[in-house]
Amino acid sequence: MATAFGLDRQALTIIPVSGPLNGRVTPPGSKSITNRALLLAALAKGTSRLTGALKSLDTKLMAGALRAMGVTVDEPDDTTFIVTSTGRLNPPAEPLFLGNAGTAMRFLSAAVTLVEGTVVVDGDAHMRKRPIGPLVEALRSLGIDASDTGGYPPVTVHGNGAFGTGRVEIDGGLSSQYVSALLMAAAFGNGPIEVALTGSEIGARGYVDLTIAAMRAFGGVVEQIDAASWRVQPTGYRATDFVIEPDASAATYLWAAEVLTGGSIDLGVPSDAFTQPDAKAREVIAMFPNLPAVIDGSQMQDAVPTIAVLAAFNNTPVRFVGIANLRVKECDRVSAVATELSRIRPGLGTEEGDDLIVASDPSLAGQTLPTQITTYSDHRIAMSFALAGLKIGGITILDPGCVAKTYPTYWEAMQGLGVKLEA
Ligand SMILES: O=C(O)C1=C[C@@H](OP(=O)(O)O)[C@@H](O)[C@H](O)C1
Ligand SMILES: C=C(OP(=O)(O)O)C(=O)O
Repeated sequence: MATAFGLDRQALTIIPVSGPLNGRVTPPGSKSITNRALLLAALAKGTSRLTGALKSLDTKLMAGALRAMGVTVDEPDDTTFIVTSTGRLNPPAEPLFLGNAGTAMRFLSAAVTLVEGTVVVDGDAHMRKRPIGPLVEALRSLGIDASDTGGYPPVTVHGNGAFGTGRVEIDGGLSSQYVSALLMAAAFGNGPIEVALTGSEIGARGYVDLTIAAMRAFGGVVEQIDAASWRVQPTGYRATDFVIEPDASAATYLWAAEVLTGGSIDLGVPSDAFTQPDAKAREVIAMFPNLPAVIDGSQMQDAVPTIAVLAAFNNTPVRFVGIANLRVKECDRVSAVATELSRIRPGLGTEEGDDLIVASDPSLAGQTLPTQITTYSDHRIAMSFALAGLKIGGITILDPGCVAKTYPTYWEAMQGLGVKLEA
């Protein structure tokens, strides 16, 4: 993994910019797509070349877990993984450690049921507070011997190489990743498997669409039966070469930096080329400084911290709704964003139930308000609050290295646009 400016520092102060930010920055590859492609390639017999991939903590953890199960993952350069597999996963010698990588934790909890033997899937202290009970319950309903720890990791699976058959129900209200995890593993059923949603809704449906697109690229056969269920045929996967698009969630910081400073940043990719849910944030961000009074964040969840920090400089206040599951991301993001905004200026961010209300104040721009931003080991809190520092003097980001989860070169990208950072 590339080590980037600031990763080993305890704090970085952002020096406000005096003019528009202009330049070219291509965001790194999509975390969501990279971790899907790594897993699907590992489940396919043969060699798959994944280009445009993200190399970050989350993808390193996924690749490491696959290597621990006997898959060869080569890294010829900074954006390529070459995955060679027998198509089977072997029992790892030790528990799989997945840090706070939600995609890796959830996708692998389902995929390791294909291992003949016992696998423990675990994460760090943050991950051990992120629920996984609904996924484990769904696995058990397929006859798989799986257990969690009071609804949280670690997860222990005693697999026999099969994934069952028939219908599996899943409540994806807390995380769409449970649905994606089941869909990807379902290609190894003893027969077709129907994955059906219970509960009212899943978070961002676009992530399930990403999963289905990736499965199809690796030869999976999946059809949508109706709005709440899919049927997966027991085809397994075929090794393939696969191109990964840039990360739309990473792009949101660049889009926001652009409108906040009146600049023009060339991402090297047209915004309509993104297939990830957070690309929807582009249209919303473009409305700045007249963001809507109510923004439904349910279909662009990882972009909410970005838009919320932008909203502080909006002409009118903004209420974010549909964001209850932001409370079970890397940290409780509803609370973290409200707390850190109000650290900049009391009352700037408040919680109302699961909604987040940002009291706008365009006059914040140009002020000096020395504030140390706590980042809760959450890359998105660090990256979004850095945006406030482009306009307000004295914004210091604590633990700036947490960006390594998905965007290790974030601080360098900012510097490349002319932003000055002080250690
Ligand atoms: O499937 C994915 O790649 C993701 C789904 C979302 O999480 P949830 O499904 O837990 O809401 C998103 O927040 C996460 O960053 C990536
Ligand atoms: C929620 C996130 O990640 P994950 O769930 O994959 O840990 C994120 O990247 O904002």
